[in-house]
Amino acid sequence: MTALLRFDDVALRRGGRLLFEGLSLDLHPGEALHVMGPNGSGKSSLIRLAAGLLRAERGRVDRAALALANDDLALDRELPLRRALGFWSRDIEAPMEWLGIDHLAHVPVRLLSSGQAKRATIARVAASMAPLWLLDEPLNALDAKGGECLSVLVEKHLASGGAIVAASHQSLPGRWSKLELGA
Ligand SMILES: Nc1ncnc2c1ncn2[C@@H]1O[C@H](COP(=O)(O)OP(=O)(O)OP(=O)(O)O)[C@@H](O)[C@H]1O
Repeated sequence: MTALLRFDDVALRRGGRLLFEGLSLDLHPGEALHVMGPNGSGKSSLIRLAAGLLRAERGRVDRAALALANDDLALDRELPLRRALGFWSRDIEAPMEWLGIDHLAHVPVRLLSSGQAKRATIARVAASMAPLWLLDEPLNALDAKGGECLSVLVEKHLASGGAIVAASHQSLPGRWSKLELGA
């Protein structure tokens, strides 16, 4: 089976610091990986590397088509939510419902609360149809209901043959294999 994400003997240096080296992993359809570790250990950097936004110092990274959810909202702040999400996909009605933000369709993105914006980011990822999801601190700013919505989407994505890497210092609902980065 082809991996949706593969790290082969990867080393990453940032700000002059070697964050990790010799890291190899394969993530196949249906698999979810939780990247853990203390502040500054390199969780977000690993996500950015997986997304192709950072270059490995050594080794090789191969990835399938992906959708990234991190601090960059990647939505036009001046547009109403439905139109902003519509930039990414024509199929945004169901993802907005799944995340409980359909009632915000006409609200300009810049007026969303941080939890609503987080839900919008996850809706963007869910609408992308990308097989590989990269989620940086997906639970940040989400309330309990938002966390439940996310966990339903995660299960759905894995069941349909997708794969997920999530960086989080919080425990994530569901079955995840774990990768612990050092301090
Ligand atoms: N743009 C940058 N330039 C140089 N170094 C950076 C940059 N961004 C992050 N770093 C460094 O890389 C290291 C890892 O940062 P990263 O944000 O990946 O950690 P993290 O595990 O996600 O932390 P946190 O739990 O605090 O979010 C830190 O030492 C940080 O100072």
